[in-house]
Amino acid sequence: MSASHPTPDAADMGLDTQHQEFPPASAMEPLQSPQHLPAPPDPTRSMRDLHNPPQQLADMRQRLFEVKEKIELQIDEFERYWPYVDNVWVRQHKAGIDKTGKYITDYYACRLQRPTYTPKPDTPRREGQPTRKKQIREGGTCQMRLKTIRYEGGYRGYTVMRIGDDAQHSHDLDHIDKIKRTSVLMDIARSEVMKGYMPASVFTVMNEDYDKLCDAGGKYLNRNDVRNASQHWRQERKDDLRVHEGYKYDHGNGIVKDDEDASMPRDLQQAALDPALTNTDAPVVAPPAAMTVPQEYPPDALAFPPDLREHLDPYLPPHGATLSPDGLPHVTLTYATSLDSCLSLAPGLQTHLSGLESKAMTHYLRSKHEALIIGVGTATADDPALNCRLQGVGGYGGLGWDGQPRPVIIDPNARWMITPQSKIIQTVVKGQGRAPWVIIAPGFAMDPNRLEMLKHYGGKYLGLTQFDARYRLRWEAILKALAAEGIKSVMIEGGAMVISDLLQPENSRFVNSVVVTVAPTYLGRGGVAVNPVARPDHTGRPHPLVRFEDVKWLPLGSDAVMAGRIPAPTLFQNQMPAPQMAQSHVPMRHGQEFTGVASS
Ligand SMILES: NC(=O)C1=CN([C@@H]2O[C@H](COP(=O)(O)OP(=O)(O)OC[C@H]3O[C@@H](n4cnc5c(N)ncnc54)[C@H](O)[C@@H]3O)[C@@H](O)[C@H]2O)C=CC1
Ligand SMILES: Nc1nc(O)c(N)c(N[C@@H]2O[C@H](COP(=O)(O)O)[C@@H](O)[C@H]2O)n1
Repeated sequence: MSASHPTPDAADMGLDTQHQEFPPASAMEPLQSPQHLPAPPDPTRSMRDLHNPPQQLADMRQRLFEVKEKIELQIDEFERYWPYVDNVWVRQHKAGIDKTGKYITDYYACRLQRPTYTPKPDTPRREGQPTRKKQIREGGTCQMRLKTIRYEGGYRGYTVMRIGDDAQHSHDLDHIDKIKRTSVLMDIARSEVMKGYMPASVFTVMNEDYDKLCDAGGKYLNRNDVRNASQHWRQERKDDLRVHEGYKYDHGNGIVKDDEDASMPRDLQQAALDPALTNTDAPVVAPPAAMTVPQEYPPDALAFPPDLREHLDPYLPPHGATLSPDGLPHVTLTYATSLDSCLSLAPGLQTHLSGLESKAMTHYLRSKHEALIIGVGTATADDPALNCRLQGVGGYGGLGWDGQPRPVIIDPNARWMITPQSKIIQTVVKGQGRAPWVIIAPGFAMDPNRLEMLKHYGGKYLGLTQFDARYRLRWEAILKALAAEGIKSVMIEGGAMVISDLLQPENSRFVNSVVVTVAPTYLGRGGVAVNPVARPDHTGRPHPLVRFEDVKWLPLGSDAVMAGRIPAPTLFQNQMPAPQMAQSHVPMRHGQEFTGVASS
């Protein structure tokens, strides 16, 4: 914090009590740029889009249909999946770009929101001409709407969210698949016919792997769809169309696989093996399973085997965790320690204690929590990335930011000198982690440039004004502030002051479980130690501060990992006076009233 900057209060800093992650629709300028008009047919589509579909296609279609929760995707991921659900969603006229030019919002409604289409009485037909079979299109039955927000700032991404907390479709996805085909399917059909194949042959090859066709929304695809997709092109071309290689016309059965010519043509084998040839115009049938390319991960990705996960899962927040009845998130306290209870060799010095196996375990834990808390001492000493590097999470083989926790730094005086070069920001830029939230105590001078910089990368400051008797921010207030931001599970990693504070009886009730990695090393005196203040029992005799229960030990490489829970405080522990500690170095106003959380 530069002393030359004035000390703005929450309002000056643009902090508001009701945090808004995106600009409201009213702050948006209407936008009708070419990229917001309906996408033209894509001639690059081919059978490959069916046979080598985007990962977890069926799941993603369902997620983008229901939009139960906010979905965050990288821009290329959004553009890859959206054409597989554009049979559901119809773009509305409203689209907007905010004043910063970084947020572009589009609104969509379910196809069945449009009013029912009633055909006009048929125009008179010539004699002998068959009557046209116009269908009544059902409509006006579903009120489901969503918006997509494209962010082009310090990172690039899409957020898809439904409009209305409880909104849901009045029908299922299958119903829409029955009445409307996706643009991907129509584009594949069209471009295959344009390569000179008969619509019937295209239909047969598209049905070759029916499960994949269904995953892509093509359960109800029929020959007429293929004809309709290519009708315009066929009207202008009178060339003879042919069947696909390896297929033949079988009288009475249409186009069928030619068993005598069942082997895959050599050019196709080559194309299937060579990823560089993906999306060439070569006609392609499904590659044999053995040819599928194994999933690639970034070089720093970590693997943690399923049989080891099982031992830890009982201590971790369940999938879809909810807040406790007191409105608190699940809290897991976790750190790596030496045998003499040290987290690092000296203040301000990062020390690698965990071996590769227990490091992978820590990243598994990170993947299971929505937020990851550290104190500013750790942020300053370590310049950490604070992302999850487990194979399969977003940025590491998975989609969007799935499994990436939100880093949260407790920094009451706003002294963390975060810059665009900080590892945490570099990670955000690479799409491999989320931008940090920094918890501060309003009243401290805030560098407006740092505030703007953090916002640009998708982070923010949260202002808290609830202190304990030692002028520290109250853990209950910190956790409730995060809960108010939608966080339901929190992993607390350190450093020593934070861990020691949470092991004190007045705070340990907020901790649901503890996972400690013990490394086979002594760091010696001078190390930064976890050493919560001991409390005598009610008779004044020394007493262990905490003994974990429901304990499990897991050897991992040369480390041992202990998982356990903190027992509920006993009656006498509740009565024990909190130790009189030296006043915090933070000159905060004592007894300040809680005014809630402010964020920017
Ligand atoms: N081995 C491991 O697993 C880990 C090791 N570390 C190491 O720990 C060391 C840092 O530990 P410490 O110096 O103890 O720093 P710390 O990371 O615990 O941060 C302490 C600071 O955070 C702020 N803070 C935390 N809780 C607060 C509250 N409730 N209210 C107000 N302010 C609060 C205060 O400014 C305080 O001075 C580093 O060397 C780091 O490498 C850190 C995390 C894990
Ligand atoms: N589990 C564990 N083992 C160690 O040996 C450690 N030093 C730490 N430190 C924590 O991990 C953070 C670094 O995270 P990135 O690897 O940069 O993502 C560090 O800040 C501590 O919180 N943890």
